Order: sequence, then C-alpha cells, then structure tokens
Amino acid sequence: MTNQDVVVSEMGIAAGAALPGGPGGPAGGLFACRSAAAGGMSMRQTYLDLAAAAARSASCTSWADAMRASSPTRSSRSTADVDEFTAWVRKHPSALSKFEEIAAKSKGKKIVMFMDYDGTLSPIVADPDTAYMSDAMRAAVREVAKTFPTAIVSGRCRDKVRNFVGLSDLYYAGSHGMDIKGPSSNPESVLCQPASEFLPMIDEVYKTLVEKTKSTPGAKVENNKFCLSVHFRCVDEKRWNALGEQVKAVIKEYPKLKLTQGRKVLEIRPSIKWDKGKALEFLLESLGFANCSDVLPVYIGDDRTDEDAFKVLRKRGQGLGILVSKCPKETNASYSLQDPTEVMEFLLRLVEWKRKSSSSSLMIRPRV
Ligand SMILES: O=P(O)(O)OC[C@H]1O[C@H](O[C@H]2O[C@H](CO)[C@@H](O)[C@H](O)[C@H]2O)[C@H](O)[C@@H](O)[C@@H]1O
Repeated sequence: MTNQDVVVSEMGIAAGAALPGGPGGPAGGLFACRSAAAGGMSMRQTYLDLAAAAARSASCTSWADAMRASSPTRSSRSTADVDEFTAWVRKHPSALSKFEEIAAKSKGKKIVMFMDYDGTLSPIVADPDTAYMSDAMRAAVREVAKTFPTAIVSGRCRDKVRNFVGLSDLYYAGSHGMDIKGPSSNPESVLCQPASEFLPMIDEVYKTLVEKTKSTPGAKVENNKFCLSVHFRCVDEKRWNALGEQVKAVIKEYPKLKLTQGRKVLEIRPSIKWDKGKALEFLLESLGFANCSDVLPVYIGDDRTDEDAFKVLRKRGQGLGILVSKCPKETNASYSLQDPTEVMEFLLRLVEWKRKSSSSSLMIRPRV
C-alpha cells in the first residue's frame, strides 16, 4: 500500500459484534468514529487503530467517519507532518537506504519473497479492474522469481491477480491467502483453499450486495472468490455512510462472515482463522522451510491485511517485513519503502546483490 489514502484498514469486526453501531453496541456507526479529517488531529492520531478507538469511544458518529479515517485524503504536508514522518522512518528505515544491512542479514540465507499486489506492485488507481502492473515492474518480478522462490499474496481473486502479474513461475495466494496455488509448470503444485465451504455463501452475498448498492453511483462490488470488496473510492463522500449501513445490514444476516476495511474498500470475508500470515507459514512449509534456520522470508506489503504476515515474521524472529507507505503507520514491519517505484528499485538491487554474491562465492571456492 502506498499512498496517502490508506491507513487503518483492518477492523476485524465480525458481523453482529458488540461494538459501536453493532447490535450489542451503542447506536450510531459501526466503528469508532473520531474523524481523521476533522481538525486538530495529528498525523499520528490519524493512524491510530480505529478498532481500538471503538472500544474506547461510545460517542461514535457514523460509518462515513470510519471510512474517511481509514483512507484520509492527504492535503499538503505541514512541517510537523514531515517531522513526524522523519521520526517514523527512523523507526522503520528505508529498505533502500539500509540495503547493506539487509544484504548482511541475508548472507548465507535462502531468501523467499512474498509480495502484496495492489499498492505494492501496482499503484492505487480509481478503477480496480485497471490496476495494471508496469512492464518494468513485471520484468523486475520475473527476475526476482528466477532468483528466489516467490509468492504474490493478495486480497484479489487468485486468477485476477495472476492475470495482472502475468508470470507463471510464481506462487499465488489470492483472497487474502485463502486460495493458494503453486507454479502451473509444477505438476505437484500445492493447492490450499481453507474457506471452500464458504463459496455458495460468498456468491449469494455478492449478488445481494450488487443489488443493494446499485443505486449508489460509483459503488463497485468485486467478487474475489472467497471474499468480496465493496469499493467506495468513486462514491461521493456524502453517500459513504448510507453505503456502509447498507453493507452492514447485508452482512448482519451472515454471522459467519466478517467485515473489515481497506483502502477505500469494505472487505467481506469468512470468519476463519486464516489470513496472509497463515498463507506465508503454509507456503514456507510447502517449500520445505518450516523449521529451517537458514531461510529469510521477505514480505513486502502496504495494507492492514499485510500486518498479519509482518506479525508472523516478528514472532518467528526470522525474515524481513517491509511496509510500503508514504505516511507513518502503526506496523509490525521493520523496514519501509514509499511506493511501488521504490519497491521495484529494491527488488532489482536484491537480485543484483544475489547474483554478485553467488558469483563471488563461486570464485573463492577452493579447488579440490
Ligand atoms: O491485498 P491487496 O493485493 O493489496 O488487495 C487489497 C484490495 O486491493 C484492490 O483494491 C485496492 O486497489 C484498487 C486499485 O488500485 C483501488 O481502486 C481500491 O480503492 C483499493 O482498495 C482490490 O480491488 C480489492 O479487491 C482488494 O481487496
């Protein structure tokens, strides 16, 4: 995730939960609603996890506030904002400026690459169907995949993200990791679909949401196979609250589904204990690295859902989490990059470093 408009994305709220606006919570919006756009909030406050705020605040106002706060539109940066970003980058240094440190950590380790798609490999655009990856990025990812085992981990439907990326020798984990498939060239390719029983329910909810939201200009429901996205990037802000309420009303009928929030998107998915972190663990295991001390998973992502993977890396005490962001955010990632352009530069440097270090280790190998 790259830019200004994504911050608090995952609010992990099961439908019907006793939270503000939920059946068991105070009346009003579903989430905590101190509007980030409202004056007086510092950038850091803006990025507070709204779910935590929900637990504290009973004076919740509306869905629109939460939706706005999850995707604030950045106006010009004040000096304080710049100072705050500088302080944040000190805690989560640029993976480019700390490249030598990363290279030292990678020495003698088997790197496994994990990359999110939207906001990481492709810039955020208004129409989710045209979030194309540049040819230059595709070439960089191709080189990465030739050099290291590589997986794309996305909230998208697996086939859709596979079509966008257009490369075959990769692992793809779609639907926030709930639909995993290995390279098509490998006949023993893994397949993992822990939410397959939810397919009929997701299809039903998709149809209902399309019907219910068709009167909202700009709203778009995307079927990501095991999960759904309701996009509000192109919806007039005045209609956000009504749209949020519509979606909430639909999901209320499905207690086995949960509603979370991403970059100008409401996400509906099965309430199962599976996420991008679990997908990372599953893939490491499938690749034979479950209990290896010499593996270095590198995960690059921009969204709240990527935090599940960053957390897994922290817990394992192994690997590198890199958050793509231009704004300070609470994160479990160790490093940062600002946007997909920097991601591409980092990928190319990593490939180049690996090639150089492999050829130099060949040169110093003693003769027998
Ligand atoms: O895990 P990801 O690969 O980052 O997927 C998360 C969501 O990404 C897409 O939506 C986001 O990108 C769109 C295109 O740039 C943008 O229009 C939208 O506002 C963003 O939220 C995707 O369309 C969603 O289905 C994914 O859930």
